[in-house]
Amino acid sequence: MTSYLRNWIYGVTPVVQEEPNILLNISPPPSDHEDSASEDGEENDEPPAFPALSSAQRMSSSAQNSSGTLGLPGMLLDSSLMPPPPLPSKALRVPGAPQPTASGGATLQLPPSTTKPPVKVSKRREKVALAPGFGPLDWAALKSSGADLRGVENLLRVTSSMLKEHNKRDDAWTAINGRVYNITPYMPFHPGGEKELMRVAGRDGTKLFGLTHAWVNVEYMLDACVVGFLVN
Ligand code: HEM
Repeated sequence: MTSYLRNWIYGVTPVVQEEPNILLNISPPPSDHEDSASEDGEENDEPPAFPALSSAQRMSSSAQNSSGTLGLPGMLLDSSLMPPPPLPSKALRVPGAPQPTASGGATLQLPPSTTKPPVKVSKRREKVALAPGFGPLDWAALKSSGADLRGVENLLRVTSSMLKEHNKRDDAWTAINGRVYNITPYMPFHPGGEKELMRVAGRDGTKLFGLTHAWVNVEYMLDACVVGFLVN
């Protein structure tokens, strides 16, 4: 057809070139696969072989076939597989991580770091029930009432020995952060109770106060009770 067209267009007879002989490795499909339905009219649902029986893939695999079976893909034997990784040694186990037991399961043991019993708090911090009329609002009202809660005319320079003398329930002074307070009027208002407040009577109570409730604003709570300043 091509040479006829060339002849017709150019009017010359071309040099006849031999077409390259392409060998297609196509084997004829099996006769029973020729039609979608077999001759007796029954439907054939058998899928075609994949890869094709004559494919290069099959040829190459059959060449390296370890089992020696021609035409079938090579089977991997145990000897040709990569060996499994070694079991982790005991030294590598993380403390606290669930360890496999003899039965194969993991224990629910607590990690060693948390197996210590919690530190017992020996003393319970309890709020005392304040008598009626001695709540925080009552104390605020008393402070602003103008009543004398200091018991002194002028602010004093208080020495440690002076402070020691005021250690009775009806005459109690304490020093907190360098300020000296008359704590007697506050006794029935103290949410922690009179007994606890008496622990700092006649001495510097800065440390105990801070350890107990550093968040309490003592400068504001007892501003009407200031007696003076602690001196050495
Ligand atoms: C000297 C000045 C003090 C003032 C103005 C003061 C004031 C207060 C206040 C306002 C509270 C209530 C705190 C809250 O509800 O969060 C409180 C509670 C308490 N205070 Fe004091 N306090 C003083 C000293 C002390 C001292 C020396 C102790 C002895 C350890 C003490 C023991 C307690 C306790 C056990 C409570 C109750 C428990 C708590 O609230 O956590 N307080 N105090």
